[in-house]
Amino acid sequence: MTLPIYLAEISPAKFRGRIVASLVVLITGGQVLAYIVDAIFFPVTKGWRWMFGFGAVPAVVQLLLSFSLPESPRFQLRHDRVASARKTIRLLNPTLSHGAVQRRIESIQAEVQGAKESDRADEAREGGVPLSLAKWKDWLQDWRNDIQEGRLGRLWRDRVSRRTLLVAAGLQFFQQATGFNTLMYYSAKIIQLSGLGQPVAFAIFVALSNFLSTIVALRLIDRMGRRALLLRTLIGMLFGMSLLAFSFVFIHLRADDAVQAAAAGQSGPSPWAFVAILAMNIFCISFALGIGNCAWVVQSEVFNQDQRAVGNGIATAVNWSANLLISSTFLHLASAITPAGTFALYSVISLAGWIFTWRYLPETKGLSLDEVRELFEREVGVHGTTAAPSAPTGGEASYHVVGEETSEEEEEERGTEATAAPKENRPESHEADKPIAGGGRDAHPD
Ligand SMILES: O[C@H]1[C@H](O)[C@@H](O)[C@H](O)[C@@H](O)[C@H]1O
Repeated sequence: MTLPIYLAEISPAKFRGRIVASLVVLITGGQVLAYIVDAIFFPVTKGWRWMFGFGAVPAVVQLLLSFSLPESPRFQLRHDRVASARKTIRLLNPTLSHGAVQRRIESIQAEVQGAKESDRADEAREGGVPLSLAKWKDWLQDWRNDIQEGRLGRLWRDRVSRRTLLVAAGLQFFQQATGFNTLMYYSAKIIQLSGLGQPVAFAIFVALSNFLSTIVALRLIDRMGRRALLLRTLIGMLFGMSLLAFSFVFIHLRADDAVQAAAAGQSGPSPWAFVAILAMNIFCISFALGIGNCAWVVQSEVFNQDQRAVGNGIATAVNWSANLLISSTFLHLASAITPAGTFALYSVISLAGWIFTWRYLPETKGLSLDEVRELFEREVGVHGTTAAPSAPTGGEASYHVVGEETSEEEEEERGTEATAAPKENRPESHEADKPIAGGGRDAHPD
C-alpha cells in the first residue's frame, strides 16, 4: 500500500505513470521467479519448505535497503522539515537548479497546507479516552467520532472525495474481479483440464507474458494515458476471456489418468486446448498492458494529500478482498457452472469494467497531483464540456508532450512560464494530447 503513494509523491508528473507502474514490473517479475523456484523444488521431497523459505530472501533485501530510503519531500514538508525536503529533492533530481528546487518546495508547501490543517484538527480531537475495559462504551463512542470526524469521515462526506474513492476502489475491484489471478493461481490446473501435457511449463509462459507485457506498458502509460489504455485493453481482456469460455465449451475435461495418457502420447489433446492457451495469453497481455498497471497508478494519484493514505488503504483492501473472493470461489464455480460458464461470467465483469472506466475515469496523464484533484473537483467529470485543467502549479513537471523527453531542468523552467502564461499560449498544448479533462465522452479516443 505504501509503495504506490511513495512513488507517486517522488515522481515528476510527466513520468509518474511509468514510475508507479515500475512497481508492477517488480511484482510480476517476482511472480515469474516464484514460478521458477516452485518448478525447481516441485520434485524435491518436502520442497515446499524451500519454496516458502526463498520468499524471505527478497523481503530481507528490501528491509535492508529501506534504511537508506529518504521520506518523500511531501511528507517532510508536511512536518515542516524544509532542509531535509530540499536535500531529498536534490537527491532525487540531481540536475535541478537552485531556483527550481525552491519552486518545487513552495509548490508542495502550498499543496500540503490543507493536510497540515487537518493534521492539527485530528491531533486536537485525539488523546480522548484512555483504553480501559471499564470505559469501553466511551472508547467505542470516541472511536465512532474519530471515524466520522477524522480522515475516513471527511473522505466519505465530501462528494469529490467520494468520487475519487469510487474510481480508485472500482478499478482495483475490476482488476481482480475480471479473474486474472485465477489464471495465475490455477493456470497449471486449467491447462491440465484442457488435456495438454506440461502444465507447469505453460503456466510459467502465462506468468512470463504478464511480466513482459508489464514492461511494454511502462512505455505506453504516460504516452497514451491511463483512460485510453484501459479502454483499449479491457476490450482485449473481454475478447480473451470470451474466447477462453468458448474453447472450454468444446474441451472434453479430462480426469487425471486421461491427462497422463495424453501426455504419454496415447491420445492427443483437442485442438481447442491450444485455442484456450492462446485465449489465456490474449487476456493476460491485455491485462498487463492495462488494468494490471493502471489501477495502481490511478489510486496513487487521485487523492489529495490529506486523504492519500486512507484512500490508498481502502483501494488496496478492495483489491485484496476481491482477489480473495475470486480465487477462493474459482474451483467451486467451475464445478457448479462449468469452467466455460465461469470464464463467461468473468468476461461479463470485463464488460462492466469497460463501462465503469468509460463512465467514471477522466484522463490524468501528465497532470500534477494538484491538477488531478482539480480535475475531479470540476463538476463535469469525464463527460462535461468545461475547459481543460488550469495552468500547472509549477511545482511539478506538468506537461505531457507525447514522445518528447526533456530534462528536469527544462521541465521546471517551462513550469514557471506556464504558471505565468495563459493556457492557450502554452507552446505544447497539442489538442490531440490534451487529457480528457472534463471533455471525455466527446473527446476520448474511442
Ligand atoms: O497488478 C498486479 C499484477 O498484475 C499481478 O500480476 C497480480 O497478480 C496482482 O494481483 C496485481 O495486483
